[in-house]
Amino acid sequence: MASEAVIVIENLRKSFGNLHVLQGVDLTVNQNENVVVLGRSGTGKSVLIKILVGLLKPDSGYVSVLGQEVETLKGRELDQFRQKVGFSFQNSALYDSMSIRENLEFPLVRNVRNLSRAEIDRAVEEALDDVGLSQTINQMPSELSGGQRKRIGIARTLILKPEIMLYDEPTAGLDPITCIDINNLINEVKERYKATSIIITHDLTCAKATGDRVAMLLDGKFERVGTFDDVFADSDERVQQFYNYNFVN
Ligand SMILES: Nc1ncnc2c1ncn2[C@@H]1O[C@H](COP(=O)(O)OP(=O)(O)OP(=O)(O)O)[C@@H](O)[C@H]1O
Repeated sequence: MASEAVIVIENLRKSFGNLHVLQGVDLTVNQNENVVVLGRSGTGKSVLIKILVGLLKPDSGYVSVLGQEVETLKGRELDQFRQKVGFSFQNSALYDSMSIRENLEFPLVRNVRNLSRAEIDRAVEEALDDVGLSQTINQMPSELSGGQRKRIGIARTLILKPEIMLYDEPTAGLDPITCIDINNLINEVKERYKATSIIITHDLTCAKATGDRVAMLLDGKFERVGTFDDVFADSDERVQQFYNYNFVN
């Protein structure tokens, strides 16, 4: 049976003045697939993610997510759509003045009406359990390590049970062992939630561990899309430079 396409991007273009960031991006992501987006700084990875969730409008092209053309969504429709698409920010984006419990409750209370106290408690406990950090429930973000904060950031996204997860540099700034933990968590989310994920990273170990396919953004387009090994078997200088830079430096 052919896999269902959950994200379809065709000939997507986006410029800021004379800066032509996305210059004809094509990509299809299938149900329950992890696709890693690679590219040097400033190549437009975050711009692409923002277009996918309707935070930026494309200049032209077609973007459909979960069967909906994102650009056409407004108001309540856009709110409902965004609940199905979890966005895990690079800096974890936790509220420092709130406990871990309060941080996790926040998206639930804001997005899902009429939940009982018991339902909220259960959802928070489940999300914390999913990321293996139940014991931190009454702690403050400042008391946690960088890796734990990343996990809590992911738990806070998972609490709404999204169909799509977007990870923005999930392993940035973490030591290699903690990176492996986060990679494993991303793969567990795929298995447990049957989620479809896009993972933006500069970390090739993360790309190899989590990506069913990797897509490399070069000069405004996904010129190389395939398995990690296929993409890096390419002798193109830009591809090899990216690989060598990651492992030599
Ligand atoms: N709202 C905006 N207005 C003007 N320029 C923007 C805007 N958003 C992004 N850009 C520019 O678009 C380019 C791509 O930015 P983007 O944040 O997508 O890069 P990136 O690939 O995610 O980089 P990094 O890996 O460093 O996070 C950059 O040159 C950036 O300055």
